[in-house]
Amino acid sequence: MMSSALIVAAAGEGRRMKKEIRKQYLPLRGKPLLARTLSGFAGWCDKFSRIIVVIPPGDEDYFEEGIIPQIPAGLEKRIEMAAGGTSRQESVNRGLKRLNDDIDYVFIHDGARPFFSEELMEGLFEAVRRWGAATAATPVKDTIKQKNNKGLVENTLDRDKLVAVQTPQAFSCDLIKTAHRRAAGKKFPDDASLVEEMGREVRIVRGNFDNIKLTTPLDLKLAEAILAGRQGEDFEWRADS
Ligand SMILES: Nc1ccn([C@@H]2O[C@H](COP(=O)(O)OP(=O)(O)OP(=O)(O)O)[C@@H](O)[C@H]2O)c(=O)n1
Ligand SMILES: C[C@](O)(CO)[C@H](O)COP(=O)(O)O
Repeated sequence: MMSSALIVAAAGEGRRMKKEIRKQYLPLRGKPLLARTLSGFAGWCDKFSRIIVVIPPGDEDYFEEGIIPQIPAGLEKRIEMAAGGTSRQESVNRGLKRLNDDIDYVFIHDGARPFFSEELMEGLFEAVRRWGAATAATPVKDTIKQKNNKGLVENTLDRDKLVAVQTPQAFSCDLIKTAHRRAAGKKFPDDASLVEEMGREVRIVRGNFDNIKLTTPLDLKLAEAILAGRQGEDFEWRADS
């Protein structure tokens, strides 16, 4: 029987959101963003033997009082907190350090991405078992150009060869731990790039377009619209269910 762990990186400052409180705690239709993201895993908690949420050091009481009561019973009891670092990479690594050798696969997800789909999770489980490393990603809809430091276009990239990367990303535990160890001192934007740096293949699993990361104030409006579109679906989990 394979054993998997989930790490949710939620220790950022949310500077680009430009709000008084950290973006992972902002209310989205009455429920904090991070509670919404975690609630999305309610149907998957049997698949994970460990669930680690990495939060800013010092936010432990807030997490216990403001987030935990907002997520489904059952899932809530399984959550372990870890203190994050000064970069996403460091926060994830701190989560990984909590895992022992009994874990086969690790799923890593942004706390600021509440709308991942069930199909995406199914696809990632399948892909990580077969390939050992997998990332959610969508086709790119815009034309992407490279620029130089004079603000001039250098060239236009072939869109058929591009994808926009999301989380969750899933890895065999040994591989991602080694990748993080080797990456010490270097900066990478996501966990898959650390594995790519080792020359290892990462399988792409089709993500859902509305699996957005809430990064700027506009994303809050988009998130409201996505939630409005999902009303009536099982998505609106109630605190008493
Ligand atoms: N030191 C950090 C930085 C980021 N993250 C998490 O990584 C995810 C993706 O990062 P991003 O959207 O860049 O979040 P922030 O770093 O909080 O945003 P900003 O760069 O605007 O400050 C978020 O869920 C964030 O909480 C983390 O766990 N630890
Ligand atoms: C991990 C990620 O969400 C994949 O798209 C992204 O790379 C995080 O980047 P950010 O610089 O923290 O916004």
